[in-house]
Amino acid sequence: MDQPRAAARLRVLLGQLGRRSAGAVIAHPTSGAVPPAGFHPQQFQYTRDNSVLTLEQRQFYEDNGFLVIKKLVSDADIECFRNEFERICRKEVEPMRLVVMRDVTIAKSEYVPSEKMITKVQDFQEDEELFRYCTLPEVLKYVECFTGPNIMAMHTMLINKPPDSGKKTSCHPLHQDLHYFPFRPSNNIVCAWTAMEHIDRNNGCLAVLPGTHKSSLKPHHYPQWEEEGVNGIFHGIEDDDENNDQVHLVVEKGDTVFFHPLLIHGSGRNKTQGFQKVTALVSSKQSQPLRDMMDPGQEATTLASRDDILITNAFSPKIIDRKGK
Ligand SMILES: CCCCCCCC(=O)SCCNC(=O)CCNC(=O)[C@H](O)C(C)(C)COP(=O)(O)OP(=O)(O)OC[C@H]1O[C@@H](n2cnc3c(N)ncnc32)[C@H](O)[C@@H]1OP(=O)(O)O
Ligand SMILES: O=C(O)CCC(=O)C(=O)O
Repeated sequence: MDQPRAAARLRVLLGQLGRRSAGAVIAHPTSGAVPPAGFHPQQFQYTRDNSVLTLEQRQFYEDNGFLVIKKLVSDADIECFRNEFERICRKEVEPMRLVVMRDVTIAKSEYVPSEKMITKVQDFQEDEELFRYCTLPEVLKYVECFTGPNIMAMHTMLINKPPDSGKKTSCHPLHQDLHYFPFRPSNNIVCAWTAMEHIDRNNGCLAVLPGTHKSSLKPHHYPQWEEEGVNGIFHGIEDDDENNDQVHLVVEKGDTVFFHPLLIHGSGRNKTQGFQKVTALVSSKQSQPLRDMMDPGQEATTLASRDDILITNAFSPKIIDRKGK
């Protein structure tokens, strides 16, 4: 159909639909010469077509499996999340479904209500304040670059990495997050990891192996320092040779790392006396019913069936409603 005829037809249709200003409609070709703003003509596998990422950013994620966006989350929001975490530690609030993890070195000691007793809280979907992180438009805008629209929060965590006990217990061995996830497809999943303070090798920054998101899911097991003490289900990949290519991500407060669930990554020991904090969201494109997202071989798998210790958390996905945010 030529353009004037198409425009006329569209005017009629809009008129029939009761729209007032159909007269201003101009027909644009739907294929051919004029690409939309932000359209990148290459074949991309790990990122979606939208106008948020630059071509360089897209290419970087495609090649490396991660992308750092500087200063994405405001200091004010981070302060709110920090305060809420401290309230949880003091047991002033006890959100439903929250999984509280203590470092293995203090797991059996008496609980004293302070941030020193809690290494991580997981599945904070029912905590209104912490879950606000998962609804921040500035975060979701980037999440959608990897998942596409209609997002679900599959897993959430606030990490409070304690000073190392001297036994590497604060380390998180190199692993692929997909090892823990009973849902697929992997290219619809992304983790957003936001530094709540300056993080470098001194307090145990993220270490990544660029490009490993293109590999398959590897066997995981407890790392060799297990005898000295490792946290329950902190599994690592078996192939230690790959450690040589580690890149350490030094980040500032608010910087956010987006990474693919097959990217091999981990974090080092915290050699400071402070408790290093991070908040993170694993999200996936929505698919209903949820079982459609399950890998056939993994259908019944949750973290609980993966280990000898009793892990109480299962995945309780929550749809992220972007309206009005
Ligand atoms: C957003 C990014 C997503 C990325 C996901 C993939 C990366 C990961 O998160 S990997 C790690 C994932 N796993 C976890 O985080 C869970 C680890 N820990 C926990 O969930 C809890 O601490 C859990 C379930 C073990 C204990 O909870 P709970 O049952 O309430 O505690 P509690 O009753 O005090 O302890 C039960 C037993 O576990 C032991 N235990 C507690 N904490 C630990 C620990 N950190 N390590 C080993 N054992 C532990 C206790 O000593 C106790 O043992 P026993 O029965 O012999 O006395
Ligand atoms: O921030 C960290 O300590 C590492 C977190 C991590 O690797 C994970 O949760 O998958």
